[in-house]
Amino acid sequence: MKLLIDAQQLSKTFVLHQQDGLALPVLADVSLQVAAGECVALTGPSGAGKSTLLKALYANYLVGGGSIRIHHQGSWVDMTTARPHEIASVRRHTLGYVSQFLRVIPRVSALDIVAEPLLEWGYSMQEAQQQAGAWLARLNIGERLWQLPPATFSGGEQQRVNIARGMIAPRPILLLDEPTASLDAANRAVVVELMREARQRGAALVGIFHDEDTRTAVASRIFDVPLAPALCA
Ligand SMILES: Nc1ncnc2c1ncn2[C@@H]1O[C@H](COP(=O)(O)OP(=O)(O)OP(=O)(O)O)[C@@H](O)[C@H]1O
Repeated sequence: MKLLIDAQQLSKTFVLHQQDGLALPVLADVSLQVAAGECVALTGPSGAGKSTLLKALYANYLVGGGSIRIHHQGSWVDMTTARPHEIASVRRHTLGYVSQFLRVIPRVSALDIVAEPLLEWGYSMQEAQQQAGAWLARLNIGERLWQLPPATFSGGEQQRVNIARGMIAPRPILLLDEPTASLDAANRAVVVELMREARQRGAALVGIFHDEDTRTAVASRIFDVPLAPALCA
């Protein structure tokens, strides 16, 4: 199987400056490899560091030690040492991130928010909007909402717009932080199907799925995030 993520010996300690510099070790010596077509579900008790690991893989958090190699356009990029423009390129073309919450941009319509990643890939406006419409329709966002900015959408509607935006460009790797958290059963089923389709096209998925049915339906492997030693009772 073709390896797409190779993270080795990651460590991350938060330093709480407002608490006299208290050090909170969260990740200690965590290694994770993920191949094309896999879906790895991160598990572990609340506070174990699942979101922290996901954000570290996306280079949103700096790590204290270790390496995060991402297979990007035929070579490996270490996200822990990559320059900002390399990180931006990896994110645009290779590494997608579906967060729990949509970052709403004032006055930008749902259709344009979803179409944007395809415009960045060089698609024409017409093609990008056509595909964006298809994604919104698949995720049961009624056409009457497409031209509206999602600021006033319900939590579940915003999450579905976010999923469409995060998945519309078929990037080789997808990181998903509770993508089905605010969804009803019917929409959860659609998102499970979309994640399965991503695996079938050879994408590597890493996600946090608190809902056990979703995890069972989509994950090919469980990765239990180990508690950092200082947090062990
Ligand atoms: N930005 C931050 N600054 C300081 N501490 C943080 C920060 N982010 C996370 N932490 C701490 O790191 C630990 C791990 O948090 P994280 O959100 O990764 O856990 P989790 O396993 O995803 O938990 P949950 O299942 O409850 O979402 C927690 O103790 C949290 O308080």
